[in-house]
Amino acid sequence: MKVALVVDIIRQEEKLIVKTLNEKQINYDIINVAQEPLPFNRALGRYDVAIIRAISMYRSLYASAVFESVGVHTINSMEVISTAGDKILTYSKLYKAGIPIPDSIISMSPDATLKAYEQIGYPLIDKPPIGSWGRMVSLVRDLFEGKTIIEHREMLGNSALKVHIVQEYIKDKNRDIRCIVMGKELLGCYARNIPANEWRANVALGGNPSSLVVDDKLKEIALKAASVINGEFISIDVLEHSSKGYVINELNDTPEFKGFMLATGINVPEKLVNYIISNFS
Ligand SMILES: Nc1ncnc2c1ncn2[C@@H]1O[C@H](COP(=O)(O)OP(=O)(O)OP(=O)(O)O)[C@@H](O)[C@H]1O
Repeated sequence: MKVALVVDIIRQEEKLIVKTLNEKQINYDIINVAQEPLPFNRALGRYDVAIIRAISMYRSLYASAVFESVGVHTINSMEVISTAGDKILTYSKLYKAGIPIPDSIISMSPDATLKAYEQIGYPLIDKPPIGSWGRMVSLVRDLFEGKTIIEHREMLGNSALKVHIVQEYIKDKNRDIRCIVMGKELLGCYARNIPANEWRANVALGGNPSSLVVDDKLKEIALKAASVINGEFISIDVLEHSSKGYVINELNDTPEFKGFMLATGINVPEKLVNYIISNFS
């Protein structure tokens, strides 16, 4: 079996994947798409599996597209990346499947956004459909703050960033939950507690990881959310709502798992490599 590990930068996570591939004596190449071009060429079909780990969503999406063109199995597939990489496309599939999401209104102009603010009511969350690490996810407390956010977003070059997901602010538990699903298995979940000087729980913003007892409802919603988008290796961001219970905030097709490993003790790269060995060798 031959594996391609597709990256654009090597983080702690990718180092751990490489270490596990070495330990399990898997034949692999690291393909850095920030350095190397990717040809549409049958020779690329020498790989059985491509693990897609580029940080940039577009690099991941287009790399999986090229690998899939020659029959390589990609984790995740371009279909999964194109859905999970966009929060509106993700919400569309979740909502259709009856999976709870935060009350959300999509607006595509400044005027429509002001109407959406009024309909949701303050305080509210405004976020663009693409992006990660909490960037541009905004807590809007009143109309003046809202107008500022709208103005700033109108100045950005990318059209997707001018689209607003206006949604209810869910702050009941002061934490969010992150779960990881591999294939049909829920690997586990942990809580990210919101630090004192923040309202977001991202570990990159200081959110600190802690362990969590996974109940049946959480297990069910996490597995269902991953399967609705056909995710193979997916992290699921869950918020706790006072009346609706668990709601899915977003799905991520290139899971970061440093915080997850710290909180749960579960060896994610080992699970990933074992999954690949048992399904594709
Ligand atoms: N509707 C909401 N109510 C309360 N908190 C929210 C809401 N939406 C987002 N947040 C907070 O902001 C953080 C970042 O939001 P979100 O996950 O939507 O953005 P992201 O940029 O995709 O982040 P990530 O790096 O986690 O993928 C969440 O982890 C959560 O703590």
